Amino acid sequence: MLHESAIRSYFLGLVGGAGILVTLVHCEVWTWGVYMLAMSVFHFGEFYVTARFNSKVVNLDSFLLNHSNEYLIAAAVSWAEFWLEQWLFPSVKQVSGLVYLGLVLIVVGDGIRKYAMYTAGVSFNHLVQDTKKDDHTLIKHGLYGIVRHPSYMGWYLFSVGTQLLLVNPVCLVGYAVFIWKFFSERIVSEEYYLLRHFGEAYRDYQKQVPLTGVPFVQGCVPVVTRTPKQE
Ligand SMILES: C[S@@+](CC[C@H](N)C(=O)[O-])C[C@H]1O[C@@H](n2cnc3c(N)ncnc32)[C@H](O)[C@@H]1O
Repeated sequence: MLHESAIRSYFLGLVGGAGILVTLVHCEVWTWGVYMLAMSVFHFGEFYVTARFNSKVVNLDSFLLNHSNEYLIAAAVSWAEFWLEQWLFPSVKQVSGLVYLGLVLIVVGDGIRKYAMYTAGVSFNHLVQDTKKDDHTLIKHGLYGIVRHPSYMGWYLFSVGTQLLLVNPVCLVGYAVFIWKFFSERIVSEEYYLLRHFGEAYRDYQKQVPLTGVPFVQGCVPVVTRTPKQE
C-alpha cells in the first residue's frame, strides 16, 4: 500500500506541476493549468487529510481517484468540452467574472470539505457506514453546527467551480444537476443509517441544524403520521 500511495502522490505532484507550468507558459489556456492544479490538490488532500486525521481507514481509495465510473466519465466529458470549445469557439473561453467566481468556489469548496473531514475525524468515512463502529460519535460542532453535510456542500461547490473556471456551459449545467442528484440521494441513505446509529440524538440534531448544505435537499425526514382532526 505504501509504495502505491507514493506512486499516486508522485503522479498527482506531476499533474499539479504541469498545471503550474501551463498556467505560466500558455497564457491563452491558463485556466486549464489552474484546473489541473486544483484537481491534483483536491485528490492529494483527500488522502492526506484521511491519513492525518483518520489513519485507521486510510487506503488507496482515499485518493478518490477511482471514485466511480460516472465520476471518471464526467471528468472526461468536461475535458472534451473544454478542448473542443477552445478549438472551435475560443471566444466562449474568454476570461470573465465567471472564471474568477469559479476560482473562489474551488478554493472555498475544497477548504470547507477538508475542514469538515478534519472536524469529523474518525467519524468521517468515504464510504457510508451501515453499521456503527465503537469510535463513531455524532459530530455537531464546527461546520456541522451550521449545515449537516458540510463535506458534500464543499465538494458540490468545488465541482461546479471547476466548470465555471473552464467556462464549460454544457458541463456546468450537467454537473450542477447530476451532482445535486447524486448528493440528494446519498444524503437520504446516509441519514437513514445515522438515524439507526444515533436514534433520537440524530433526530434532535436534524431539528437543531435544518440545512443540509446542498440546496433544496432536506435529507431523511421522519414520516409524520397525522392524527385525524377532531370535528
Ligand atoms: C463521506 S462522509 C460525509 C459526512 C457528511 N455527510 C458531510 O457531508 O460532511 C460519510 C460518513 O460520515 C458519517 N457522518 C455523516 N454525518 C455525520 C455526523 N454528523 N456525525 C457523525 N458521523 C457522520 C456517516 O455515517 C458516513 O459514514
